Amino acid sequence: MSETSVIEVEGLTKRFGDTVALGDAALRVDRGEIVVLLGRSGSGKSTLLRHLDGLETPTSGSVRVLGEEVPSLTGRRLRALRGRIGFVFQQFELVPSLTVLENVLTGSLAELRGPRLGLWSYPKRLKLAALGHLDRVGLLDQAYQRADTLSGGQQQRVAIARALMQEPEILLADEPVASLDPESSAQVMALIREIALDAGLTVVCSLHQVDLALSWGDRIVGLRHGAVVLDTQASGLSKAEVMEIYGKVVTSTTELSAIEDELTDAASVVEPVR
Ligand SMILES: Nc1ncnc2c1ncn2[C@@H]1O[C@H](COP(=O)(O)OP(=O)(O)OP(=O)(O)O)[C@@H](O)[C@H]1O
Repeated sequence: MSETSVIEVEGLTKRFGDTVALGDAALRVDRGEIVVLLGRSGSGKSTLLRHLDGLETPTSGSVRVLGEEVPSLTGRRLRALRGRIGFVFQQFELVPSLTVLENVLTGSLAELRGPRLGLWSYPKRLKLAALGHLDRVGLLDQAYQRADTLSGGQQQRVAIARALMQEPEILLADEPVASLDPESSAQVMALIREIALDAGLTVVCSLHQVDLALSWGDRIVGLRHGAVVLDTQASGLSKAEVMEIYGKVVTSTTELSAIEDELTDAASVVEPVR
């Protein structure tokens, strides 16, 4: 592993039965980079992200993260690596009946022993850290509300605060705004970028929205049928060039709009929430 890279994926193939989710995929990410994975539904984005956190085992190939060969890790060593990687999901994955603060505190469970029942069972140091992260994501006033009373955008910000409890070096985000309306999406993405830049976090984030990807990411990695078909800096990249990821050569603006509508429809598996 080179001195600057924190993620090195080489020749990664993953088959689920007859389905080739990833075929000889490669990715190298340097510390502090903000990378977007783009690609049609089923192109392998989630599968690639899940390999980085040891949630999938490769059929073949190498996955090195923070100097560790991920597929070879088990037990304590895998948990230790996961403690250095935050993961944010499309559906937030909060416990709806717990308060916002308790949800954030669950991000620290890796460093505590045994189950936790109620706020009193967490050390004061962690409660203060959790309140600090809630302040960072603009939700300090909601700390003692039940998580399910918040809007979708607020719930995703709670999930970000929960990930920050680990003080991660890498943040993985799997379509973090796919369930949100455009305004909340923009706010959540801006927040992730701000936090990443402040903390020097490395971010790998899958997205469906091409415009958002181009304005938000430093680098765009395009996947098609499980292979990396584009890997370039976002600045200067045109939307039409990005559309080639989707197997579309765009010759007019009208055609571009039609393709985008098709992709948005395909991506909207879940109804947007506020
Ligand atoms: N656990 C699994 N079992 C069987 N097939 C799977 C599994 N996980 C993923 N796949 C298949 O692997 C391929 C890649 O899926 P993946 O979820 O990585 O794509 P994606 O680009 O993240 O899609 P989306 O944008 O819809 O989330 C798809 O054909 C999918 O059906």
